[in-house]
Amino acid sequence: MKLNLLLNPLFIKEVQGKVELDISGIEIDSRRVMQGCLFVCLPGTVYDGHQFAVQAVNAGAIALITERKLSEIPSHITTVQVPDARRALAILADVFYGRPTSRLKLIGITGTNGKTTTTHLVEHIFNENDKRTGLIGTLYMRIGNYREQTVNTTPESHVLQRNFHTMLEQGAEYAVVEVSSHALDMGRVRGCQFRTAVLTNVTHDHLDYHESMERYSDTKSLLFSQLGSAYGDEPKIAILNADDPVSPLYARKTAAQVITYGVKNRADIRASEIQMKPDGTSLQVDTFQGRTQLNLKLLGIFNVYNALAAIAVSLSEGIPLQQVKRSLEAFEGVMGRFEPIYAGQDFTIILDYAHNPDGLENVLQTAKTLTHGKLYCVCGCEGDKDRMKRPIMARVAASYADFAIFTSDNTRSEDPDSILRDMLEGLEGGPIPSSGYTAVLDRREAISQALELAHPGDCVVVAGRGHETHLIAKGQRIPFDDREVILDLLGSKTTLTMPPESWMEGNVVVHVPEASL
Ligand SMILES: CC(=O)N[C@H]1[C@@H](OP(=O)(O)OP(=O)(O)OC[C@H]2O[C@@H](n3ccc(=O)[nH]c3=O)[C@H](O)[C@@H]2O)O[C@H](CO)[C@@H](O)[C@@H]1O[C@H](C)C(=O)N[C@@H](C)C(=O)N[C@H](CCC(=O)O)C(=O)O
Ligand SMILES: Nc1ncnc2c1ncn2[C@@H]1O[C@H](COP(=O)(O)OP(=O)(O)OP(=O)(O)O)[C@@H](O)[C@H]1O
Repeated sequence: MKLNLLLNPLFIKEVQGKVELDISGIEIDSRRVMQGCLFVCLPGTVYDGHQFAVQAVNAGAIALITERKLSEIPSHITTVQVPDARRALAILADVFYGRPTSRLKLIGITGTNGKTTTTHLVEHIFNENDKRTGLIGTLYMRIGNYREQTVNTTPESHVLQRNFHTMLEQGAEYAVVEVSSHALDMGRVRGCQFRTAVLTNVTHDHLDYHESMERYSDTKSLLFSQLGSAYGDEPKIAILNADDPVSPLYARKTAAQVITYGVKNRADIRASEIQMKPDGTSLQVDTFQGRTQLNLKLLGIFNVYNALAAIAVSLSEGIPLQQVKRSLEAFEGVMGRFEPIYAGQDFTIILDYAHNPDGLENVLQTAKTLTHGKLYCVCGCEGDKDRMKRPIMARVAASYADFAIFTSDNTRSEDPDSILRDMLEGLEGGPIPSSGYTAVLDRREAISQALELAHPGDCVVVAGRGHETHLIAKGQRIPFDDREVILDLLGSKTTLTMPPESWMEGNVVVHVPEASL
C-alpha cells in the first residue's frame, strides 16, 4: 500500500522524505521488521521504541513513525512525526488492512473473569448455527481449524487488524474477541467498530497496572463508550451483568441499546432454579423469547453467568432460543477451566486457571459444594504482578479448602519465598483451613503432596495455570504443564473419560439465589 494513502487520516506534525512509497507491512518491534516495512516507534513500559529505529532501518524499514526528531536516521528514510505514535498505529493498521471491522460483525467481551469461557461459548453456538466466526483471546486466534498463537489476550492494534483481515479472507462473518483492560488502556482496540460489547464482571485484579479498582473499572467501561454514539442501520448492543454493581454506570456510558443478564437482580435474561450435580448444571432461563430449561455440562454458578452472557449475544443476533439451548447443552468446556483430570484415580482432580481472588473463590465454592470428602487446594501467585491480591487469595483458599498447599506460580523476577510470605500474611488473624496448610516452593512437589493426601471422595483443585505449558522464572520460560505433571504423578500418559459416578460424591445441590426484584 502507498504510504501517502496510509497517512491520509493521520494528524501529522512533520514529514521528511518521500511519501510515494510502497509499504509492505507495519511493525513495532525492530526484531520482526521485514524489507519495505513501516516501523512505528512506540514508547513502552521497558524500552522506548525510538531507540530501535536505526536497527529497524538496518533490517529493512523504509519509513518511520516517530514522536520526535531522530538523529542518525539515513536521509533516504522517510520520517513522519506524530503527537502520539500508539494512536497513529491504530489508525494506520485499520487503513492498511482495509478497515476490516467495517465488514465483520465484531463482538467484544471484557471483564475480570469469564472472557475466554464466554468467547468460546459464543463461538460454539454461532458455529453450530452456521455462522462462521473468528476468535481472539488468551488461548489463540482461531477461525475453524486455522490457529495462530497469541502473545497477549488482546493483541496490539496492527496484529489485531491483521487477524481481522485474515478472518475476512477465511470467510468469517463474526469476530468474537476478548478485550483486556490493558488493551483498552493502551488503545489496542481503537479503530475497531464493535457491534456488541459484553461485560462478564469486574473484581480485584491487575491493580499493579491500574492502581485502583476505580481506575480499573473505568478502563473496562471504555469498551462500552467505544460502541460509539452514532446510530446506523445495524443495531449496537451493550450486554451487561445485572448482578455486577458497575453495570448501571456502564449503561450510562454507552449510547447503545442495553440487554441485561443475571441471577439475583431483575434482568432481561435471568436464570433461576439452578441445580448443580457432579456432571452438570441445570437451570431455567427466562428471556425475551420465552422460557427454557437448560442442562449444561459446565459446573458452577460462574459458568451460569457465562452461559447467560452467551445467550444474550446469541439472541441479539437472531438465533432462536431453542437452537441456542441445543448448542449450549452440547458445549464441553474450555481447556484448563474447571477441567476434571481423570486417569482412573479414586478422587477428583480439577485443573483451573483461577488467578485472582474472585476466580479462585468461584472455583473453590463450586468444588466444595460437590465434594463429600476433603477439599485440597494447590495455588500460588504471580511475581511482578498485583501484590495486593496475594494475601486475599490465600484467605480465599483458607476459607474453602480443608487443606491448602501454597506454592509457586510464574515468579518472574521476584524471589519465590517473598511471594509466598505475602500470601501467608493473609492468614494472620484470618481463617485457617480445618486440616491446616503448608507452603511448598516447588510446584511439582506441591501437587504431588496434594495427590498423596487425597482419599476417595476428596477433591484436589490445582489452580492458577490452567492451559499454560510453561512457568516464567528469572527471565526463563521453563516447560511446566500442570496437566502433564498431574498425569505423570498418577502414572498415566493420557486422561480418560470420567464416569459421572466416580466424580466427587456430591448429592444434587439446589442453589436458590437471593432474589432482589
Ligand atoms: C505491560 C504491557 O502490557 N506491555 C505490552 C507492551 O510492551 P511494552 O510497552 O512494555 O514494550 P517494551 O518492551 O517497553 O518496548 C517498547 C517498544 O520497543 C520495541 N522494541 C523492544 C525491544 C527491541 O529490541 N526492539 C524493539 O523494537 C517493542 O516492540 C515496543 O514497541 O506492548 C507489547 C506489544 O503490544 C505487549 O506485548 C506487551 O505486553 C506484555 C507482553 C504483557 O505481559 N502484557 C500484559 C500485562 C497484558 O497486556 N495482559 C493483558 C491480559 C491480562 C489478563 O486479562 O489477564 C493482555 O491483553 O494480554
Ligand atoms: N464468570 C466468572 N466469574 C468468576 N470467575 C470465573 C468466571 N468464569 C470463569 N471464572 C474463573 O476464572 C478463571 C478464568 O476463566 P476465563 O479464562 O474464562 O476468564 P478470562 O477472563 O478469560 O481470564 P484471563 O483474562 O485471565 O485469561 C476460570 O478458570 C474460572 O476459575
